Amino acid sequence: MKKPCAAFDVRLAEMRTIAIKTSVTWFLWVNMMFSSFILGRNYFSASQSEVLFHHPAALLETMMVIDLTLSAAVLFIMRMAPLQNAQWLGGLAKWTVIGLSLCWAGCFFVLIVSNDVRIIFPSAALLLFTALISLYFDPKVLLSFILPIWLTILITSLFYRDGLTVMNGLQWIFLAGLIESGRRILNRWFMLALRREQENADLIQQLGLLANHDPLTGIANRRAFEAQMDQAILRHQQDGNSFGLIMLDVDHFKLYNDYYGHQKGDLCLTAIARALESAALTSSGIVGRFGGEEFVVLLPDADANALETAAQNIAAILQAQNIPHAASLVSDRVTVSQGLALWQPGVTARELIAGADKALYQAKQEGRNRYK
Ligand SMILES: Nc1nc2c(ncn2[C@@H]2O[C@H](COP(=O)(O)OP(=O)(O)OP(=O)(O)O)[C@@H](O)[C@H]2O)c(=O)[nH]1
Repeated sequence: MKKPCAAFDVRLAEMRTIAIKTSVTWFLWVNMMFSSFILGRNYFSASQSEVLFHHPAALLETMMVIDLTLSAAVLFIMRMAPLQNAQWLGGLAKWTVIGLSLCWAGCFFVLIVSNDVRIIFPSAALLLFTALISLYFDPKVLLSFILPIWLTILITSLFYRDGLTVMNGLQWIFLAGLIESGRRILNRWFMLALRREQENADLIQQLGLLANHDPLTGIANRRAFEAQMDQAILRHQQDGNSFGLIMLDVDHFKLYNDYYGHQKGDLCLTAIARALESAALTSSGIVGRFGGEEFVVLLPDADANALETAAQNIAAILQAQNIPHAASLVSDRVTVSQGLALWQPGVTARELIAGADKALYQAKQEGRNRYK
């Protein structure tokens, strides 16, 4: 299946870690129940001597006690961990699965060499299916649990009993096939859910870009710029610093469009946006398109001097860009008129914009290609 984007692999690894931390809790409880059952069966068996030889019995009990203790200890650690989303918890869960698998492999080894074979298939099958339910989303971890048990049972049966019968062999191959086909089906649903989640996240990101950016120039649109300005006001109200706003209008842009065509007009607006971005860069300014051929620049922590310097900088960068404007009435190059306004505590966003707009109008009235 095709993956939607490169970030998908990162998300997949993340989700597997989250999933293993969640489902391993149930798996540990199941392990505790199973090992208690085997331990209990070993103790209370009516005819122990028939069932188990002495040494293997001790080995079996040791394995089950380790299984029980490990499960309980990891459950406790996972419950008590201060950061439930810590990366090491995922690692702990994976290593615990391997540890439990080795305990169970040891347990089945003992049961086979003791010739206590009746419970092997039902208990192993149940155990492997509980592993499938808990770990289907991570093939490596699932395999690290299944493989040691499955191989131990097969190989030990081959050497310690009368040999593996064809029926036994088929039984174990059938079980492996069932688990693998089940894993594939469950994993398909897991991947599908993850893909849908990734697509939704991409869609939300795209919507965010569309909602906040001007599609022509890529800079903030009016909505996003106003939101940034509100945030700047809140921030500066706390620190008491002033900040600046520059409102710019391209001089005789209608004539530019008429002379060069609308497409060239679009390129010109994009070039102006780039010029404003590079001018704002030094002062961590925010650039936005306010409408048509009107732009705005917000300069955090700027005083009157910094504001004037920024306006001069913008004019200088535009001059260096040297975009011809043969139809302009003020220059043979593209120029802008700029209105400057300084925010001080108590000034609202509306008042600040009105101030910059008024100054821009004045700059135009006085002949354009200047700042006021
Ligand atoms: N190419 C292009 N033109 C645009 C876009 N948005 C607005 N315009 C044009 O910008 C022009 C603005 O014209 P006016 O408001 O008369 O302003 P002006 O010609 O620059 O005159 P002054 O501002 O007084 O110097 C109009 O011709 C609009 O069509 C755009 O996205 N692309």
